[in-house]
Amino acid sequence: MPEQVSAAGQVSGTGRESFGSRLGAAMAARGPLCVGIDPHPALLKSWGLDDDAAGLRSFSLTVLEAVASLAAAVKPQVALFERHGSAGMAVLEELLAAARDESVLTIADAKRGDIGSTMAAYADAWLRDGSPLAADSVTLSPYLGFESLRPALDLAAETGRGVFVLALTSNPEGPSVQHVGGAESVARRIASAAAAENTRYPGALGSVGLVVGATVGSALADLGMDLAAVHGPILAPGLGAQGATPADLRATFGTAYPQVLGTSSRDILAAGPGLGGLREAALRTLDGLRGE
Ligand SMILES: O=c1ccn([C@@H]2O[C@H](COP(=O)(O)O)[C@@H](O)[C@H]2O)c(=O)[nH]1
Repeated sequence: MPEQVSAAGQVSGTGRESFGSRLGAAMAARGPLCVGIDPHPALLKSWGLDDDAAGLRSFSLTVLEAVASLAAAVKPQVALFERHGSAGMAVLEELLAAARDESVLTIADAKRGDIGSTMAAYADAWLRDGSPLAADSVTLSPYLGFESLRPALDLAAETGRGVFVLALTSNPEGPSVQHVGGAESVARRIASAAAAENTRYPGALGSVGLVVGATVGSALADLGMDLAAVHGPILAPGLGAQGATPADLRATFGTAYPQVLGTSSRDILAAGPGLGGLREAALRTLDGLRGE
């Protein structure tokens, strides 16, 4: 492990603050909400926009404008930009740059994962300084083996960025893979590997997070998983459109709840295109996550 991070969250020798430290500060200041930017064709239509790059741009920049001051992070869903080809990816680049200007953290939901040599290229794309697609963090899929993610884990540490590794996903098909293995389930092994990785971040929150769905119910208890011990942020999708509530999140995560960043997309986005409606919907979710 080349890079070390001080207890104050500074990456050694770079003067940079680690992603975990930056996210922890944003969650403390704004609350534990991430707003997903998922420009589904049906949403573009309901906003009166065309399903093309111009519609995508208007949608994405409007969501950012509405929530930049109240969300700890925004999470563009990369697939919904990719489906517009190079013009869509150019909009994603513009959105990531605009979020940087607005000082809101970004999670590129790209779910990348490949053999190590190719993984280095994905790491370069999402986590390297100066890359047109550089985000503050990226979601990763560990199903080629956690260690195959090494290039991204190391580059994130070096550049003060972060990763969220899929552990227990919010979809009903997830358990058929993630619960396999009994007491040593796949999900539990991923969580243990993330915990080991976070020992290089001795501060409160490491930069290696997990994705654990708000919908997983009793799975954490059933699989004997202690997420508080991971010392990293937990990105929890599944609020709203997939049926989970902030109360479910609190019950599901228990003592790990302070690490949880709830993320909601369609439920909030359906309140657009007006800035007021989007803000109200985001604030309603945020109030629920804060227990207000
Ligand atoms: O386990 C997972 C991992 C990622 N996602 C992503 O989060 C959003 C959820 O959108 P909603 O509209 O709030 O349902 C979407 O981009 C998914 O790809 C997830 O849902 N579950």
